[in-house]
Amino acid sequence: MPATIETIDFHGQPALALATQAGARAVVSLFGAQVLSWIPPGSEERLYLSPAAVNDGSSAIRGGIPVCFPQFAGLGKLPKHGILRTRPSVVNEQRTGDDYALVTLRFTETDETWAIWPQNFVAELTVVVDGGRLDVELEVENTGHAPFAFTAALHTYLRVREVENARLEGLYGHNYRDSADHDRIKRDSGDVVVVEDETDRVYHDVKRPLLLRDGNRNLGINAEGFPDVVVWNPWEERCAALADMPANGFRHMLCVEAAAARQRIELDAGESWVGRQSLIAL
Ligand SMILES: O=P(O)(O)OC[C@H]1O[C@@H](O)[C@H](O)[C@@H](O)[C@@H]1O
Repeated sequence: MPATIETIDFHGQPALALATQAGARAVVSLFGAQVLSWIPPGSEERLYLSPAAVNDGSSAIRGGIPVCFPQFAGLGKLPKHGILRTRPSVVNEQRTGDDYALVTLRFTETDETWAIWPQNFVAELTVVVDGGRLDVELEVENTGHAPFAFTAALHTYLRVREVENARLEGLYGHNYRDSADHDRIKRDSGDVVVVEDETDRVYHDVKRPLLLRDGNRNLGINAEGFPDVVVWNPWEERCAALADMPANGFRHMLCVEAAAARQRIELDAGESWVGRQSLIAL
């Protein structure tokens, strides 16, 4: 059977279910253009979706890959993580081949987005499931007549068996802003990042691929166009304050986000920008 793309109901919200011949599966919600599930062929779920996530069509969904645009986190006056994660997208393209399934979801300005961020834009999220690989690409076009600037992220919640046992490699020697410690700028001097407490870091200018070791499962993480990597885990106390997370949820997730957070990306009228994150089951 060739790859398929079906429209499904996911907890009351429309979503697309992608499946390939090799056995890869993914679910992408139209709300927020948010990837909610990814299972590589013959493997297990690799994304964390909170069992307490709210799927009411207006609240941000806790887990999967939220799209942060045109503002990452609280780096400005817009709502936290911007305006897309709480808005519906439309399907722009669906394509399948023998070994891959591709969908593109699109947002453009509306009266609502204009009231918050008065810009004409097109933001498209393309998701490709191909073999043991998930590619998620964000393309932003300035369709207005004046320049605009933004920060952005693919806020990927990776599922881990036990976060304290997970090892993230590839960040050695990079500077990072430590939001869990008064935004101090630090330099990573360890071979691996181990999460044993609240962690909220923006690593700058990461050009190398990362490797997440989680027991006998490894995941390669590569980004293009996004210069920064955010590593986030709320840990026990902050997790308890999140109504849409179970008390022990922080133990089974690690956000490794492809981000453009330190410097804003500037687009003149008519210009486009593309950023991509790839997850590769190894
Ligand atoms: O709870 P939210 O709005 O989804 O944000 C989650 C986290 O997202 C991370 O990307 C930020 O670095 C954190 O500071 C933030 O707490």
